[in-house]
Amino acid sequence: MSAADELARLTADPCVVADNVAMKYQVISTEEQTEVPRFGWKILQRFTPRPNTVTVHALNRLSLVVRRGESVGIIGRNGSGKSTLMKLVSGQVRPTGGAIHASSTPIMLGVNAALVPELSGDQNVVLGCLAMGLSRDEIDARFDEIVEVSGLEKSIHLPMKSYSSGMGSRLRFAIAACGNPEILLVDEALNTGDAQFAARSKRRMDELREKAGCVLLVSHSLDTIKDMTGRVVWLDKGDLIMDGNPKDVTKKYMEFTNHLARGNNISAHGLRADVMASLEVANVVNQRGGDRSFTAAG
Ligand SMILES: Nc1ncnc2c1ncn2[C@@H]1O[C@H](COP(=O)(O)OP(=O)(O)OP(=O)(O)O)[C@@H](O)[C@H]1O
Repeated sequence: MSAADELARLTADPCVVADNVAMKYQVISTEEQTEVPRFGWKILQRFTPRPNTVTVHALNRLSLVVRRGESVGIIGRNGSGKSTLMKLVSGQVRPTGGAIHASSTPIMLGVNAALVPELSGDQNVVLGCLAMGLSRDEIDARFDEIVEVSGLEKSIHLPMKSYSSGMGSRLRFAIAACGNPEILLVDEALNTGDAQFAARSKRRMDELREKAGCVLLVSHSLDTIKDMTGRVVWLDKGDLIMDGNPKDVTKKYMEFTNHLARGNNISAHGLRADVMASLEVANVVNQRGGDRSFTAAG
């Protein structure tokens, strides 16, 4: 058993485990397939994808263990699989390979809090909290704190449809974070806030971590990632490239994107291959199901 296997086995009570997980999407392309198999085409037809169906490999097989108390940032270029990983963890989509295990229901910021634009911020606080399973007494007890975290002040009494996108995101964050979720997933939403909100949301995320929860944060802002997380995962074209401390991972990622920006594709891909080759893969062994498990269908 490798050191990585042993580490994963010994990891006490992880919050989220991605066990050799993969995700492929089947999409319809308008591009026509010109090559029609002529010989034995009836047999080939059974094994050939339909002419205009394309398989997108959003995530190639990857394993990841997120422990209690960790705040993990996920970075990568557009289309690298970050949101797909979050959707898999939240259970919005099922993996096409492997399994995701979570110790409790992950709360995806901005998705679980289904708010109504016509209602005011304070009415939406009640609605969002009820949707997360809080009782009226719990909502009353936490109401002021939610408004404080949102930073909306008097605007909390205005209809949500009058909010800027940043104000809406702040309210959703405040609601999602108030339920003290054990697993909080944040996809980009924090970038829309101003500096004051960044400080407040960081404080709230730190509190969540201290309460033995974990946070997964997707962002294109490397400053947000460095400020808010203690570990960073770099994805590229569905591959897990690097997993380590924020300073090292963001540095390598920036070197990679700088090479690409200058058109040095060979250097960029050399760097990618070198970094990926030294990645220690967490092979997950003896994994219990957890409270919530999403395994590949079929
Ligand atoms: N519902 C879907 N159907 C088909 N393909 C999808 C779907 N969602 C994502 N993809 C594809 O999967 C790949 C990964 O997408 P994903 O949204 O996870 O990337 P991302 O890293 O979050 O990108 P971004 O930084 O642009 O938000 C992309 O090639 C994308 O086109």
